Amino acid sequence: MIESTLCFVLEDEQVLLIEKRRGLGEGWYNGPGGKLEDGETPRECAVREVKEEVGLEIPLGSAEKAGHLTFTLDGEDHIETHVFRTWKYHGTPQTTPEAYPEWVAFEDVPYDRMWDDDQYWLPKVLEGDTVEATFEFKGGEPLDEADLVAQDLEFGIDFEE
Ligand SMILES: CNc1ncnc2c1ncn2[C@@H]1O[C@H](COP(=O)(O)OP(=O)(O)OP(=O)(O)O)[C@@H](O)[C@H]1O
Repeated sequence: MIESTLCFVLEDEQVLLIEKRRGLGEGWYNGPGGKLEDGETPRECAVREVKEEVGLEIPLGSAEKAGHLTFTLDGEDHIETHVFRTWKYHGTPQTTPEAYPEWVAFEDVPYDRMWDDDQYWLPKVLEGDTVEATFEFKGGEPLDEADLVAQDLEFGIDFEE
């Protein structure tokens, strides 16, 4: 299964989203994130991806685990995503070849321009809750053209770290 991360930087009821410029989910909004590299922990990956995609430095210890999502495609485990959030960063968001960054008020998050599953868990993560969830997609690769057909979510998870 592919292991990946998402990292939401929060400030004053706003979240830093990216409009993804290439790869999986191109054209959609999401948090910065991507696939784990060899030998990397999920937290290290989240911090690296924020730096690569929007140019912000996140102190490693400040990224708190807020979610664990499993995405299946046609009945097979496909991607697992570790979700982090942080209120600490250094720098100013930069456009990169991967992403256009944008600060968005919590109430203006554009769920109609995001992955279908985001509307079910991201509002709770923005509120400070934690989530463990599985989302079932059907329709073959690529995943961003498949349909979300079922979901199972549990909130208030204690991620022991
Ligand atoms: C199915 N429902 C989903 N809902 C919300 N987020 C999802 C997602 N499925 C994947 N994601 C995230 O999307 C990013 C893919 O990006 P990423 O790994 O960078 O893909 P990309 O093909 O661009 O690869 P490289 O940049 O070459 O690694 C990565 O953060 C991953 O967690």
